[in-house]
Amino acid sequence: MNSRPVLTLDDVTLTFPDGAGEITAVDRASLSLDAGELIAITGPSGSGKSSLLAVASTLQPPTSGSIRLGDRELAGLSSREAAAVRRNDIGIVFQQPNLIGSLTATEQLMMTRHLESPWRRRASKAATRGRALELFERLGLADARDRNVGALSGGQRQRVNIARALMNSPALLVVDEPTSALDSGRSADVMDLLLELVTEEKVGTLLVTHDEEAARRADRRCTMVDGKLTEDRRALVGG
Ligand SMILES: Nc1ncnc2c1ncn2[C@@H]1O[C@H](COP(=O)(O)OP(=O)(O)OP(=O)(O)O)[C@@H](O)[C@H]1O
Repeated sequence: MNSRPVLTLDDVTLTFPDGAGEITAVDRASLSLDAGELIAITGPSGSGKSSLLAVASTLQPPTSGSIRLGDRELAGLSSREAAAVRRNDIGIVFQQPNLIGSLTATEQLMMTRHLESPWRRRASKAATRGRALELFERLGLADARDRNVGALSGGQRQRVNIARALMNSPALLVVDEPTSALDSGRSADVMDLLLELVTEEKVGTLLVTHDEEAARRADRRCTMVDGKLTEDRRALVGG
């Protein structure tokens, strides 16, 4: 049975001005990500991986090409519309958790609800709290949930960040080098939890990583070089 793609990139290009010329950060990339599928993207520094995630998650409009989330075209959205899509349907995890240190971990997650306009709120306060507790439990953060985020370790903060990205049960999760700021032991723990959780939650995930072990565990692997995205042949043959 074929599942419908959650994300489809068609011939996506992103250029940045560079002096008199321009830099092509993403060069005609195409990709189809199924619901619940995990695609790992590797490639050298400066090859365009973060730019690809920025475009796929509506943070950066593409210069040309099409990006569909389910059936919805994202390429021409206004910044306000794009922000609404991110709030409702896309989870984002970057290398450095961008959390508010003076909030407790629970308050940080409850904020995902306050960011919604009152008439758009889909979940009750109790349901939001229940979802936060469920994710904390799953991520081994139950004891940390009432502590201020600023007092947590780097690994705990990144787990809060992952929980926040999953709060709204997004269709798409984009994850950029989630463990590169952590030491190797913590890094392996956080990556394990992330991979288990995205499988359980059946969220389509694009994961940029240098972690070979994590990339091996993905359903499919792609490589980016000079802005060009290619799928790993072994994955195609084995698939
Ligand atoms: N906002 C920007 N303005 C101008 N150039 C940019 C911008 N963002 C990225 N670039 C350029 O686009 C190219 C791709 O960068 P990008 O950060 O996407 O690569 P990357 O593969 O994620 O690198 P790394 O692994 O080091 O994070 C680089 O040449 C970079 O300098």
